[in-house]
Amino acid sequence: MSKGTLFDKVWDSHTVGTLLQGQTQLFIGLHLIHEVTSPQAFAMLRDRNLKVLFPSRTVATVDHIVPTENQARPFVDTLAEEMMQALEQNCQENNITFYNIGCGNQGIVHVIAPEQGLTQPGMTIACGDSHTSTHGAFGAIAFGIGTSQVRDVLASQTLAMNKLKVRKIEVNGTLKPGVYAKDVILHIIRTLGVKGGVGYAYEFAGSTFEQMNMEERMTVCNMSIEGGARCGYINPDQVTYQYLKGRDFAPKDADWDKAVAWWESNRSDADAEYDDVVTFDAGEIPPTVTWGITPGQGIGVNQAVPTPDELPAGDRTLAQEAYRYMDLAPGQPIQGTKVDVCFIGSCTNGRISDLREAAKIAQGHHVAEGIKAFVVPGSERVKKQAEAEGLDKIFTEAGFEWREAGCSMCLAMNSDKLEGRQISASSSNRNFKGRQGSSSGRTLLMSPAMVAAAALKGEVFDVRELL
Ligand SMILES: CC(C)[C@H](C(=O)O)[C@@H](O)C(=O)O
Ligand code: SF4
Repeated sequence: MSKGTLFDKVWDSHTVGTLLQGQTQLFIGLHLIHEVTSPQAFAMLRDRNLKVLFPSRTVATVDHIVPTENQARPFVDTLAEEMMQALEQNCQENNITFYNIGCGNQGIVHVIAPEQGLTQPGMTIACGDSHTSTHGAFGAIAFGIGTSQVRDVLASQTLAMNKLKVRKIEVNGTLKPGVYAKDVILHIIRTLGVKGGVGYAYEFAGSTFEQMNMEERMTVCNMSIEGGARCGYINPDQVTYQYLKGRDFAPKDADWDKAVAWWESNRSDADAEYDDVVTFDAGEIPPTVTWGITPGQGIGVNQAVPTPDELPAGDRTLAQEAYRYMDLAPGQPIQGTKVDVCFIGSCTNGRISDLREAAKIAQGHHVAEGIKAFVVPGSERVKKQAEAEGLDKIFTEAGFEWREAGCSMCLAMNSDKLEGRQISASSSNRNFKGRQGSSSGRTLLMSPAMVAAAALKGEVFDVRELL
């Protein structure tokens, strides 16, 4: 086997040809769609009288617009109802599997595909959604694409793409108690910047990722895009195979051994060459919280909002904008910042292990007075599993609301929204201005355990003191 990275190998094995302008025509093994970015793509196909080429390679779910409380149809929100109907119709007309609300498998697209075993090592995966990078946790090359590319994949099962460089991000060692996968990726982005990964695929390597379970790996890969990388991945290993074994779409019987052998062959070789290598020490990563308006504006929970002179010159203008928007002063400790809303969920941290970690913190305590705290499972399966474990009871007894699966307040394309200047402690991935549904609302990103701690205390609080 030639020396190469997983990225190179998967890219090469999916290359169909080279297009006139030098781009690669890349075969896409699995195409995931949701209600927001697919309707126009189907419309473009209809306009050109084109058919979906391989309907069995596209799988649909509904996540962004679903109400997490009253899911009765028609939805109260007429726009949401229209999007829902468009997806239902497009899937029906084109013979595409659709995991609709109530089927048991609906949920956030980046949660449901892995849990059904659709996401597998060595694959190319595309979805009209930036956090498609999540699927890289399995050793797949997974890209977020725009609506016109969704059209391209529907019509041709291929994409025109320029090859990326590969940066190896090596993290070694054991995370300290109270430090989670979310802190690792927030720390990486804080260090390399939100544009640091532009033009790159991120390969996450080292003993820290090897020790992580698949859900933690998904949390890391999920936010590759927030670091500017188009995709992120972790080489598949026994942890990956154990996770996949027995899942609905995982290979069975004799096919299983063949698949594992092929997955193994896709791993980056020990002597693979990288365009860049960066290393971190896991023991130095603190529970991390964002204080600003990009996921890169993060600090340790015991640190203070940086002053302009502590920042590289190029970051100061954005910092000024962030101080004003967030109403946080440079030099102010982040711990103790009052919050109004605490949201546990999203494709970053809405999986069962996330809910378990948050429930450990919440158990036997109560949400602080005046705080709205709610938990939104990433999928119907996550919800069912959590209920089987009694996590819903732990949360509701502690004063959290327990909701139906969806994107919820990560993006607030549904009725879960911040109001006015409210500040949220959120386990999601973006803290952009207005992200959570109020044009002046503010978001502090952190791990689910830290969100639970913030809910109990009514302010940003170091979860390590509650362990
Ligand atoms: C709606 C969708 C296009 C968008 C994305 O691509 O990321 C959303 O999922 C988000 O998280 O902002
Ligand atoms: S949970 Fe948030 S980041 Fe993930 S797909 Fe939904 S809106 Fe996008």
